[in-house]
Amino acid sequence: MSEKIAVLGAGSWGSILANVLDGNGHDVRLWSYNPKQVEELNTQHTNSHYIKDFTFSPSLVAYSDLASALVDVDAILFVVPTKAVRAVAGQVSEILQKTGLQPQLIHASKGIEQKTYKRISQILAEEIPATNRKSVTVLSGPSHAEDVARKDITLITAASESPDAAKYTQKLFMTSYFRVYTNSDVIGVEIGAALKNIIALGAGALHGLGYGDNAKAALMTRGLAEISRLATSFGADPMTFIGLSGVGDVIVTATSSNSRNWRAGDELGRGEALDDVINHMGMVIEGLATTKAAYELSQERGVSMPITEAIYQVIYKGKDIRQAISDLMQREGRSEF
Ligand SMILES: NC(=O)C1=CN([C@@H]2O[C@H](COP(=O)(O)OP(=O)(O)OC[C@H]3O[C@@H](n4cnc5c(N)ncnc54)[C@H](O)[C@@H]3O)[C@@H](O)[C@H]2O)C=CC1
Ligand SMILES: O=C(CO)COP(=O)(O)O
Repeated sequence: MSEKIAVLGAGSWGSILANVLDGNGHDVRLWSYNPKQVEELNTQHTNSHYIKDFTFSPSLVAYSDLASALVDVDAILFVVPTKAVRAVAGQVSEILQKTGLQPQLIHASKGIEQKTYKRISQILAEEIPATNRKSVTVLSGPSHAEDVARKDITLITAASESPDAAKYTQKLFMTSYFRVYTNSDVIGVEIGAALKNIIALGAGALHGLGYGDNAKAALMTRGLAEISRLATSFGADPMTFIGLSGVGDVIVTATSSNSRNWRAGDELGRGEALDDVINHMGMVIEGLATTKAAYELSQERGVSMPITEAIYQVIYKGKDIRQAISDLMQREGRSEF
């Protein structure tokens, strides 16, 4: 199987997923809105700001013109930050309406839209009419770009309401070091993917403050419990949270210094100012915006999410982190389940 695939977003994840697809023999067009990055990718075959010490195959071609990247595509993979998904999908939609193409849509972004609280697959389905696409599939799981770049073993899930679309995505990506499962719980997979970044921020903060393993295990476990509570209120399958996009992604992001969310939390825990943390990261820290969306959503739906609320208070209301932890610990005793 050799497909024509446009990968939109050439950050660390988009460029490394494009590299997996290129290695599998597909015709891959990597689009970036940054012409300097496109030039670097096409002349030096590197993407130095996002992936250090990595050289791409010359067969991977980068584009700054979106319409050229979409010529005759069979599939489009969206990997831009959440805040850019709607605008990029709108541009894609205009081009697809002119060309009459009907590609499969896949995304690998992890977040929830501000104010609308929409999941990424909902945004894509809203912006791109059903006549200009096939199904929408989400690719998600514990997968740092840095590990995939060095072909470390990675397991991930492809979730779609269409079993055929999930299988199609599985086939596109499967290779010796990158194993893809299929899944039908789009809601659970997307909410798990987005909200684990809040827990990663918290775990980094605990580390920065000097807390130990018990505290981190507690945060991950109770964090997953509240993610599951919110997601099941939308109809997600509780089993999803013992899967790759649940506990799997919580483990990888809440324990690894590869995670930008973990690193941001660690720096906040060490007392750095939020603006400084954002400025020197130079890459997307999805958990910051997701904390706000998830907190507001939990209030709107009456779902108890005390950890998310505590992190929201720290990030958006300037609450002292130690005070937030102390308040969490002093909540009234209750039953675990
Ligand atoms: N880095 C990783 O290991 C993983 C990242 N993800 C998710 O993938 C998504 C993208 O993350 P990364 O590649 O890591 O981000 P990044 O910060 O490394 O790169 C973001 C890319 O998006 C582009 N971009 C930013 N604003 C844009 C806009 N308005 N229009 C078009 N392009 C724009 C940037 O130029 C850059 O190329 C996020 O939702 C993230 O949570 C998911 C799994 C793993
Ligand atoms: O989602 C990820 C790994 O599964 C990447 O997490 P960060 O965005 O925190 O780096």
